[in-house]
Amino acid sequence: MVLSPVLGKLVSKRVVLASASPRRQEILTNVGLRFEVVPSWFKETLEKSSFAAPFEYAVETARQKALEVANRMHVKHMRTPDVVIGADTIVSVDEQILEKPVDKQDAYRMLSRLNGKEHSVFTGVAIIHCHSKDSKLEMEITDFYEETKVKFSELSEELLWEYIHSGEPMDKAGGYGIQALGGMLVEYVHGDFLNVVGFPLNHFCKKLAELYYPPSKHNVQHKKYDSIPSVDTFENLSDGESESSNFTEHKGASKLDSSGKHSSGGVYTSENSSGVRTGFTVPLENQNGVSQRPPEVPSKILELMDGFRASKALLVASKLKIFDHLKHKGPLKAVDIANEIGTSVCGTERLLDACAALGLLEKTPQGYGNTDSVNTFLTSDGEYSLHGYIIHSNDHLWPLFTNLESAIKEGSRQNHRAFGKKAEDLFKDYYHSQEGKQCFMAAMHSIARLTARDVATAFDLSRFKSACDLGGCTGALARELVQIYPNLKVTVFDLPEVIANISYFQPSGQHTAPVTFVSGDFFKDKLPEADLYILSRILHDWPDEKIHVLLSKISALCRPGSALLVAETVLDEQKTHPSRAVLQSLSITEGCAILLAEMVLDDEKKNRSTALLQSLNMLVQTEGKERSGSEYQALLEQHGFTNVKIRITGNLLDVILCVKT
Ligand SMILES: Cc1cn([C@@H]2O[C@H](COP(=O)(O)OP(=O)(O)OP(=O)(O)O)[C@@H](O)[C@H]2O)c(=O)[nH]c1=O
Repeated sequence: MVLSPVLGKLVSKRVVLASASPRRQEILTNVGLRFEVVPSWFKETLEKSSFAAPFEYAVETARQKALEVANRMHVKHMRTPDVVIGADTIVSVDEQILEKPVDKQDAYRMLSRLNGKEHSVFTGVAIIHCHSKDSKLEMEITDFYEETKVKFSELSEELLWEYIHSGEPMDKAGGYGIQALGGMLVEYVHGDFLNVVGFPLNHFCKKLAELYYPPSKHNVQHKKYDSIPSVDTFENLSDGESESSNFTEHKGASKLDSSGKHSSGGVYTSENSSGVRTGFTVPLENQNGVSQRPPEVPSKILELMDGFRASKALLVASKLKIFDHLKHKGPLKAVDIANEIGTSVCGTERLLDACAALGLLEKTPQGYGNTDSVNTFLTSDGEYSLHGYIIHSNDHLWPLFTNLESAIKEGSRQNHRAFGKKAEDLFKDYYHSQEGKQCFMAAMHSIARLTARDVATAFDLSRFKSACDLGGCTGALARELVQIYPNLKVTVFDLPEVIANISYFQPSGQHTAPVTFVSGDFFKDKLPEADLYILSRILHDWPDEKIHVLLSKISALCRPGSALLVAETVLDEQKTHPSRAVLQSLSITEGCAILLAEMVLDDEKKNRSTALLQSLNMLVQTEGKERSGSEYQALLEQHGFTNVKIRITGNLLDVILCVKT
């Protein structure tokens, strides 16, 4: 039997596996199928009692999983997939359906029910062929299920608990994994082993054979293929125009429009492993002819609703230094990563799979590996690493944002709720511990490294001889300035506790003009003299009253012709958009947002996301806010700064230059 031809039919198609199950991905990868993984958001909450038999539940769930992904991908204007595959595995014992256990007690209940008995494992599979016609999605759905009987030995309580504590049961139907430790519990298996693991590969290939090589006239009486037909030449695998075996002519496939409605009636058929067709009727319309289907899944809302999960997965993977390990030792299997970082295998595998689904990692049979973007931005040692900002987001911004509701009600920052202590001064809070200080400095350094070039080149600054970067932290912008303007002497002015910790952030072995660091508090202490003052991401930290104090100090020191350069996210006048194309922040972290925007979000989302979320970010932790161009202009003009020019960089920070007259 030649196996590859049926799968070869999928070679030129965009195939999507609508499943987060690593086992399904592995089974299909192992046979050389190329596909994308887009886990389904369909919640497995169908009413079990409404199904006459357990397999019907599995088939319908598989179908809904695949439909959700097909619709979502179409709605999001991603290229509509050609084929979407969904699957659902359940365990059935005494007519009861067991899915994945919710906790250890649940796993114990499940395994106790299976103990010493035979049970059935059903996997329902749905294969949806999609076509986009006049921007409407048309679908043809084929489904089937496979049953495998499994018998457990008589197992002691002790053994069951030992198995449960291994962590293996938690993400598996029935609470066991036959392919790993769970195999030790099993006395016999009757049927397809891979069906138990999560995907009935043999039946799947037969189904493809039926679809792509429908029976010819002379053997039409044999409805089913008992084996996968062989194809002699490679050319036969292509989907040429002339192909006569188009699956759409196959009567087993039911036709649906984008709402998942069967266009040719509501009778839903399914074929079991012994070829018996079973069926039930899906009510498609009520008596008035009105569709009873709920409205289409609002994918944008769902994406925003769940957006925090993606953020948190990224933050935790960074915090655990998974990307660092993969950069130096990858590709690695989940178990090796778990051993390296001292985490559970089952938890680590889930996190890695989530990261793979989010486009952060590549998953191959050799294991997980970083994408190029991750190597550049998420490993801690990269030149343009965002790692510092991500750790700051995880440890500091996340707890603050969980108190957003109180921040909105009270109109003030939430440090007391998030960290159990009253906020004094923004930076005193960050700097109260050595760890907090370094984390915050690393965060600021990350963003400054990424934005320094844009800020330094937004205007021609070559006429200035000396510059003072107030609150310039690690000197990342200052170093960029001295590189671009070799005649410019730059002084970084920041709090003593910052200056004491800058050595870690200084580049080694680079021969650039030196930057001078001076310590002091820009509200209280004398400022160094300069003909260009710089405030990069400073004004947004403070309310107007404090800004007036600072600007009047700077203004008093400026001679006519001296200038002030302000780098901030400038909002448009209606405060409905950031004034630039790249989004500042989708949820809690602007650093993560760049990556998420690149990797996960579509263009539409990028354009609609607003920097106003950054203003919420300021609300939960500071007394400041993001401002529009005219708001900055008004503040600056009150202190004698005129000729205010605003340059929208198209990157995270915009730049304002004004001159003291
Ligand atoms: C009995 C058994 C099950 N499983 C796994 O159990 C999950 C079932 O859950 P599902 O809902 O069908 O899939 P999922 O993992 O939630 O993914 P999704 O398709 O996204 O819903 C799948 O993973 C299967 O491999 C094993 O790995 N080994 C076994 O012996």
